[in-house]
Amino acid sequence: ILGGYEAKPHLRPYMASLQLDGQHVCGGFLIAEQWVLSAAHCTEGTNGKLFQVLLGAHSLTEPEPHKRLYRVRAQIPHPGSNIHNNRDDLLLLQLEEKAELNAHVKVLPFQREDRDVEADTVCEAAGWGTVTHSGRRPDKLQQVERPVISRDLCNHRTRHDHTITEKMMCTDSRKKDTCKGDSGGPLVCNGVAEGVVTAGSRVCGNYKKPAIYTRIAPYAAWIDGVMASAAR
Ligand SMILES: NCc1cccc(Nc2n[nH]c3ncnc(Nc4cccc(O)c4)c23)c1
Repeated sequence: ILGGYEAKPHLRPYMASLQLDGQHVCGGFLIAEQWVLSAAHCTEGTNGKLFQVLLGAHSLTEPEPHKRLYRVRAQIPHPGSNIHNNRDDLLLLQLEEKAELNAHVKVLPFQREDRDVEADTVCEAAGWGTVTHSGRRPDKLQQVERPVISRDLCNHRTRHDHTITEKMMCTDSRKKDTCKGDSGGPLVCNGVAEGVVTAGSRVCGNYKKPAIYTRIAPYAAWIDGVMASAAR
């Protein structure tokens, strides 16, 4: 997160850190007791290794009472996701067991009504992604408020030039923005997850390249289907 600030500890008890060998790779969030939603692009370069999912954390390194690392039983990328574009950039992770829910570990509801969030709505992004252009990584969860911008503005020739589909949304990226390692985290508007951070052009903090999110509502049926079919 560029231009943001340290989140109040455990006020975002749905936040997940997707880790490999103890290293934060991507964000994610708890959508059900045994399920985390993230971004398919997060699996790039992991050559098939499964993530571990850290829940209940504020600091990535310090011991905290409700912090717990969960093993993953299955990682299910959206069938339409691919490395060449940002379309369908969603990843479902089934935890080895149900997460122990408490004040620090909670499910975040996601938007099921497929309607665009109005432009200028101020939403929040949070994550343990880089906090400087030089790539400094924070130990504690960061957050930033960002206004939604219209798809027409985001699709302008000088911005993302007509690559933003109706299954994506954008926020202004002037100075304050999501960045490397924030992918997979939720865009929360009025307490509901409306989008999932996708890297897009990977540019951070440049108003010419607004932040892009995969809208969740269009994928509600896919998400429900995967969770139902894996339930046992
Ligand atoms: N703001 C959109 C957004 C959301 C999520 C991730 C991203 N960026 C990135 N995702 N993956 C990346 N691998 C390498 N570099 C990256 N961006 C980067 C790194 C240092 C300085 C800088 O200005 C930009 C990214 C960008």
